[in-house]
Amino acid sequence: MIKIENLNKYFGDKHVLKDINLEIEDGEVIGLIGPSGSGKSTLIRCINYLEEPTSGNIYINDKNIAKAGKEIDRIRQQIGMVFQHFHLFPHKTVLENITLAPVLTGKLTIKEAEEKAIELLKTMNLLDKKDVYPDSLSGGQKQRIAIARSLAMDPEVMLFDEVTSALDPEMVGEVLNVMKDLAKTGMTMVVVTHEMAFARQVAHRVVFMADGEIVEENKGIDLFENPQNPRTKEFLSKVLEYLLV
Ligand SMILES: Nc1ncnc2c1ncn2[C@@H]1O[C@H](COP(=O)(O)OP(=O)(O)OP(=O)(O)O)[C@@H](O)[C@H]1O
Repeated sequence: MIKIENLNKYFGDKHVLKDINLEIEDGEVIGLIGPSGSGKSTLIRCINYLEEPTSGNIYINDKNIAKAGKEIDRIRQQIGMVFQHFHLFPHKTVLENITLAPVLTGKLTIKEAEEKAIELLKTMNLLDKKDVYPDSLSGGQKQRIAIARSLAMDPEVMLFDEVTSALDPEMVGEVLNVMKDLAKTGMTMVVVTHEMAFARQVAHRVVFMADGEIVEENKGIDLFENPQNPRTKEFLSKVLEYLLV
């Protein structure tokens, strides 16, 4: 379980996250939506301590990540993260990209890591790419490899930061399908997304942020069909207008 308590984040004198409180149950899929600059990425980057909160607490399975001291690396290993721009290692093959972290951290032997990577590549339908370098892959394939690479660490939580935003439209579906399948396995997921259909259909709960605050949260279908806050209504009406153009 993830518990975020009175989280504030400043960049200089800019107050980017304002007293955020959020609890995420095991196996829950959260869709995090909101206008550009509302603080979505900063919030998920705080969850794995890529950004240090200015104040507040974040508990991962009752461990306060801010006070974890030497344990921080171990806690962070439980949290996988996938970014908009893949961040694959260009000079490593697909297989090496996936096996690197579990081997370097001593979690798996090389043999175990390769077996795991091959299993993951099979589920992603990318086994035939295991010996190629990332440059020869499409964006959708790169992003699926990036997801496989995170999963190789057996995370308890997966954070997705606009992972389809840099993809050509025809590749979005293949990545979202991998995420849908992952959600079905019971993985706890926090998904920052502009894909409203994904948030609505796959997320158990959708959280709408604006201006550094959580404005409203609800089951996807309820939030999209019956938003309560004027800011949510305005955002959704703009998104809908854009989709209908
Ligand atoms: N490292 C940083 N230094 C200074 N300001 C930052 C930094 N990272 C983010 N910000 C600012 O914090 C605010 C929130 O940014 P964030 O990326 O979290 O928003 P977002 O909702 O994820 O936006 P988008 O949908 O465009 O990615 C923005 O005003 C942004 O400019």
